[in-house]
Amino acid sequence: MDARFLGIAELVEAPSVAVVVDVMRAFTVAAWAFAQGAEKIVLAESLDEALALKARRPDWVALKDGPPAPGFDTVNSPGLLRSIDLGGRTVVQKTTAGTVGALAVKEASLVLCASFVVAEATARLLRTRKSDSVTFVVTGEDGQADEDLACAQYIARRAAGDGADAARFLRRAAESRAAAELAEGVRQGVHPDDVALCLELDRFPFGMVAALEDSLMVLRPCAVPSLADDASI
Ligand SMILES: O=C(O)[C@H](CS(=O)(=O)O)OP(=O)(O)O
Ligand SMILES: [Mg+2]
Repeated sequence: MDARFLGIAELVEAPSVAVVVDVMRAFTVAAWAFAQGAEKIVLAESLDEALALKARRPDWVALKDGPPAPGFDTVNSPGLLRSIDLGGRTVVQKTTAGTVGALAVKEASLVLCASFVVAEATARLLRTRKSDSVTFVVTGEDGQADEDLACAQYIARRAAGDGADAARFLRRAAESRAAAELAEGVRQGVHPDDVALCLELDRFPFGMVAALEDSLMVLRPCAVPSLADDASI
């Protein structure tokens, strides 16, 4: 498998297969939203679009990164989200990096959104699809965020069927600038457990696929194929 690792600004053409990685915290939060029962997540282009969608559908749950804000129901924190019942709800998510990365590859034929909590499920979806070429979008810090790059490299290794020492990749994420900023309170809308929750390898058994639905980019959980269907195992 040919794996490319690009920042959002480096995406010059729509890849065929894209894995958009945001460990801290958008796609850890998204996985927790599905674990809490959310039906789907609409990835909003802007804060204004998120608020407009919420105004049209007051039953939707609007979520943004940073501090709480009027009109939004919650923030981009797995530690806070895990105590909210989202059964059957639609979440609208707008963040600085993760949602922007997914929207940047909306023309790709397959878009997976990923973090460590869904790493193996994501790798297994790539293996089953037998993708020759995969573009990993490293969403944080102009493609330099080491928590995202480490996760992308780990998934790439697993997708290629190679063994990988997960501890080494998780350590890089734990030592990243994002982890330090979350721990030190530099970032806002944070629960004390957020960093630990973002470093839980394979916490969930599903992958997450984003696709255009009526001009909105919609993220849904995706069951992974059974072991019997995965020839590399
Ligand atoms: O919520 C996050 O951790 C970041 C935004 S910030 O760096 O905290 O302002 O957003 P994400 O898109 O999840 O990286
Ligand atoms: Mg991030």
